[in-house]
Parts: sequence; C-alpha cells; structure tokens
Amino acid sequence: MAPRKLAAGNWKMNGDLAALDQIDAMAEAVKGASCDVLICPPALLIPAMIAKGVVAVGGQDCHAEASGAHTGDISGQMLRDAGATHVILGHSERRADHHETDETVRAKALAAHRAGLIAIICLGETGDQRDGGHTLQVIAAQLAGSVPEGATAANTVIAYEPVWAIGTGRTPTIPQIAEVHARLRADLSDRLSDGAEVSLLYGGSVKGANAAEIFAIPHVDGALVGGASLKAADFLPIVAALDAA
Ligand SMILES: O=C(CO)COP(=O)(O)O
Repeated sequence: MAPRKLAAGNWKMNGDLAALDQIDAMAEAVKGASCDVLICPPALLIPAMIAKGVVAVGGQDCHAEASGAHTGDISGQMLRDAGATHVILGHSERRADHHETDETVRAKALAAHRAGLIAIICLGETGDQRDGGHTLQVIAAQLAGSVPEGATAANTVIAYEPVWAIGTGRTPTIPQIAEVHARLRADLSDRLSDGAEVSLLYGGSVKGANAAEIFAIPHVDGALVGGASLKAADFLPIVAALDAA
C-alpha cells in the first residue's frame, strides 16, 4: 500500500474559540478531499474543534506517562479520551524550549502508541548542522533514536522539519528535500517491515505557492504546516495541492 497522504496543521500556541470559524470555512473543501486533513490546535481547543466534525484533530505533545504527578502536563490517554487521533512529538520548538532529547521523544511516542494515537515524530537539522554538511547524519540519528519499538505505518508518521526553515519563509531546495526524504524512507524500510508505507511529511514554510513542487518530490507524502494552517484561505490551497499530487 502507498503511504497515506496527510495535510497536517500545527497551530502551535495560536488560536482561540473565535479562530474555530476557520474550521467551518474548511468544511466543504475537506469533505471533497481524498487526502487526510488534520489540525493540531492548543489542547484547550481540541474538544470544540472535534465537535465540528470537519478535520481530524491532534495534540501538540503528550507526557510519557498515562497519568500521575506531572503538573501542567497532558497524557496521550487524555488526548485520546478527548477524541484526538494524532499527537505531534519532538517538534524542534519542544526540543529547544523543553530540552527534549531523542530518548524523551521515543518514550512519548511509546505512550502515544499505548493510548492508541498516531505519533507524528518530528526531526530536522539546524542551520549550523546543514552548513556543516551534517544533515543526513543528524536526521538518521534522530530517526534511530526517536522511533520506538512497535512503530508501524499505522501508528507513526515522520515529519522532516529543518529548523532553519520553520517560520522563516526559507525552504530547502527540491534536491535537498528529496535527499533527506529518500534517506528517511531507506532507513525506515530497513528497520520496519512496513517502512515503505510510513507517511513522510515535509514541514517548514510550506505555503500554497510552493506546495505543489514540494508534493511532487518522491517520498513526500504531505506536509506539517505552521503559519499557513491558521487560516482556511491559506491552508486549503495546500490541501488541494496534496490532493492533486
Ligand atoms: O513548525 C512547523 C510545523 O510544525 C512549520 O511552521 P511554518 O509552516 O510556520 O514554517
């Protein structure tokens, strides 16, 4: 089976109840789309977004434990209980702001799988690592360290997000994205029996204007979109480009 195509939005710490109007504005287009469409809003918006029944809804992080004395945290179990289907893990902003390591991300992914969630595991090199010629080495190590035992194409998605491309309007060249995605596919195929079917997303300054050329790259099965997922008018052209790819 071919990997599932997924257009995913990461709202980060943006959006409020009024912003859910944007989900209503997506309804018609999403109904007609053949790709999966997911939005990961701040946790407090998850129930109201799910109630709209328009897009699949995911969390932006979860704890490695199902419950316990962890003030301020949220578990995969809780996200699942609220009706979420996915959770983003190991985003570079969490790796930087919360000192998350590959080991942390792997433990969280295991917890997500136990809770019945699809883990979207993020990885990507910094600008310095890219300039130093270490990109493939960095992403291979992150993949090896962050993907847990028991990962399958059904419970895991990988998102390649070069740190220097996030929110900057800069994107890697087409050959640069192609090189990383080919390596991710090869490593996943070596490690997982269904590695050829794992969805691989590109993330970092994806817009309506560059989506089609990014989705034409081999082993790019969708996108993880930040800023351009906040408004239906910006996100829907990306969904349409993925549908057409
Ligand atoms: O970090 C991202 C998605 O997780 C990408 O953000 P931008 O699309 O705003 O660059």
